[in-house]
Amino acid sequence: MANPISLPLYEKIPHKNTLQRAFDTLIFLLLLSLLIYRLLFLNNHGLTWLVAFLCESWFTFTWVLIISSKWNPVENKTYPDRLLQRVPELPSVDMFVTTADPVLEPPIITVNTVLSLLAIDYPSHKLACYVSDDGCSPITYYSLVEASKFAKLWVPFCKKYNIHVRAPFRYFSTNPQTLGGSSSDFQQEWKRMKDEYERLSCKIEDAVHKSVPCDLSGDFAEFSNVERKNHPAIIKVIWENKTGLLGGLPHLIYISREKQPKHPHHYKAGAMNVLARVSGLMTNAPYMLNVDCDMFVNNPKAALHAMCLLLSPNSEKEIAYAQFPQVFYDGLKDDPYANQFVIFYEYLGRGIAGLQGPLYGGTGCFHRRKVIYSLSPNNVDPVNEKLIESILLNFGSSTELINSAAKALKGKTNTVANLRNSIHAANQVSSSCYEYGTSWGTTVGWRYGSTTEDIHTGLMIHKRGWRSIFCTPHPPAFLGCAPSGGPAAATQLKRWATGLLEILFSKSCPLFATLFGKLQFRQCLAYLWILTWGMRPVFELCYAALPAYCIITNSHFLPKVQEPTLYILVAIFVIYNISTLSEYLRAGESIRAWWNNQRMSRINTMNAWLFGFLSVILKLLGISETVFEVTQKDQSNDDANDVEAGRFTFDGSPIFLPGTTILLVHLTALVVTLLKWQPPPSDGHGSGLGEVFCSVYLVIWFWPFLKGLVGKGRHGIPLSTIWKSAALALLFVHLCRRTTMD
Ligand SMILES: O=c1ccn([C@@H]2O[C@H](COP(=O)(O)OP(=O)(O)O[C@H]3O[C@H](CO)[C@@H](O)[C@H](O)[C@H]3O)[C@@H](O)[C@H]2O)c(=O)[nH]1
Ligand SMILES: [Mn+2]
Repeated sequence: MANPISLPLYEKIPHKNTLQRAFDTLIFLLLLSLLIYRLLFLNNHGLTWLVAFLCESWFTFTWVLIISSKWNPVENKTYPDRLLQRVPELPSVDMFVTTADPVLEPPIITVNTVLSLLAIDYPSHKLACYVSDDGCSPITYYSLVEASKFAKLWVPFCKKYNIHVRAPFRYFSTNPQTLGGSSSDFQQEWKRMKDEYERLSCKIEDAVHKSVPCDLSGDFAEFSNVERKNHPAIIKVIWENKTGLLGGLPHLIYISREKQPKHPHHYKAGAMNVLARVSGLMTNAPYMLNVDCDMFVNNPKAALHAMCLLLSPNSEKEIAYAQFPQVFYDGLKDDPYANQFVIFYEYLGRGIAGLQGPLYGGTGCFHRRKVIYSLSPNNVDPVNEKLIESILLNFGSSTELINSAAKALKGKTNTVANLRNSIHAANQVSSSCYEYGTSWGTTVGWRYGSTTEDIHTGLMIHKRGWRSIFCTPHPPAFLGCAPSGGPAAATQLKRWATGLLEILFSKSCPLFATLFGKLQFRQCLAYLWILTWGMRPVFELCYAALPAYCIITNSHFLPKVQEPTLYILVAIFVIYNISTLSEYLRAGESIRAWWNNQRMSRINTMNAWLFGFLSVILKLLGISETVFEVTQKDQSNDDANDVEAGRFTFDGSPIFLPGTTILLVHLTALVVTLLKWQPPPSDGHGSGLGEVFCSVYLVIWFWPFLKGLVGKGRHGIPLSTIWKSAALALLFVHLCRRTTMD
């Protein structure tokens, strides 16, 4: 080795988890014995028994997927200090930010993310920041122009005083003036920065309220007469680091790709591909970092941590991307909406990281450009010229792009003398029909066809035999905002379930990727676990209907109290709860957080995921297309100080219909037992304690809905939803009665 320093840039540390494995295996064996029992006595029982068997088979299948995914957790410990000694020259990184709607995604949020990126600890002449604005908003552009002026003060300030959090809104809201130093110089500069940031926020705020930042002339002329979904490409170099020196600010480029109603734009995936092409023309960095507009850099060494993983020996031929977990700021206490995913990343995330590598999460990810350009690991070294030529044939008509891509694929770098010289070519590759007849979105770049383009794109990368790597530094590298409130969270989950099923039911299905590609078998299981989220409501709804059905018709789907097999079910219930609870406690989460997540899993599955399932069915039937509905983002969670924070909120969306119906059905069933309105059992064996217990438990899970039935305003379920649910519940009861009369 040329360099005498031979300490590794990162270490892979397996996590021991014997107890967890024992719990998980035990649950699996119990589930298996339950299935065998069901199967043995299938003939003695009716339809309920069969339905229970089918549902439990599905749950067991899911459990196998979970165990396999969690079995080998690893942690990668990175050493950025060694990187600076080992690597003589760090590679360039193009940083991508996507925003789509200036109302749902207020420009001040995007501005903070951009500022935090511009200020990261990395040689600034190696960085370029590209902002894609699908909202085509002059306010966003204006905000970025103003932000770049502020950045000239902010970035040197952060570097000089080694500020930890470089998104100003966070820095000034959480760090008192004393942090960073007590010298009078620091105090003075701190005050100045705070004033300047307030000035910037006010300007942006004013622009938002005026809705037009200034007369749309001069620099803004291109925004006059634009419609969001119908406009030419607008690409502007806001700041160019002409000196190419270390001290300057990174380049900052604004891109609003062309949109035309008759051409599909493929939502975020389409935006990412335009970013890849335009940056290819301008800076062509071998690495690309992509973040959502709300995901600011929380650890200024993020890029260095990622480079430890990506620049290690052999990484070049093995590792496609380095993914950071999604962590959220200002999360509500005890995670009432179960959308902070702490436990998910802690166990499943680390587990999958021990297989072929983490799934691509759409944000907080460092990609290799050549992998995005569709190269496979076995073609990296030696470079296969023929293959590269064939890839480039389908890159579209821009010769400038093809030339730059050839360099990227061969691992060469190029420097453009003047970014503005490539504006013409950049406009060409951002046009709404550039991709026709090319491989963009099918074999090159971010994949089309799913509203979860991230999982889809990552899956296709794993399919080519690449691995990926999980990066979990402290403090977390990026922080974003999780949707707050019932409706926003439900819409997001619905979109995810939709997108995941779109992948499952397409030719990108992981089963094919394992059979015909290089997706590892257990990685395939991990993908199946996530892609089948949207299937779960079918089984959970049926299973949830069983106890109510049994009570109303006085039949059973559970063994009687005196039968020993009942203990299998009791054991599954008890051990599952102890085991999941212990996961939460070991990860430093509260019992309440555990309960909220248990509860929300049921609520989300039976509401949002069900709608995801339905929208995919409609798409498969050719009735409607799926859309990407952007999540509302707030800078500070006003609710965080609110006593009502975390209390479930509703709106008139039909998404709350299934949950309300299930609740009403169970309330009816409970009334039926209490008042002894059950018909006589048909085979001398009616419903028993087991069914009633399930029913009560379900009502407890749906407590937020029970409160919603009587709640007012946004805490109440709208009357129209209640009426519709009541009608559906009555229909269910009627159908139950019909089956007993036959
Ligand atoms: O037409 C669109 C729609 C969305 N976006 C951007 O996509 C990002 C994610 O959108 P958001 O509404 O925040 O969705 P989330 O569900 O919060 O995002 C998660 O899930 C998405 C896939 O469903 C991933 O793309 C994201 O990276 C991941 O954070 C945001 O930056 C948007 O501006 C676009 O650029 N163009
Ligand atoms: Mn988001």
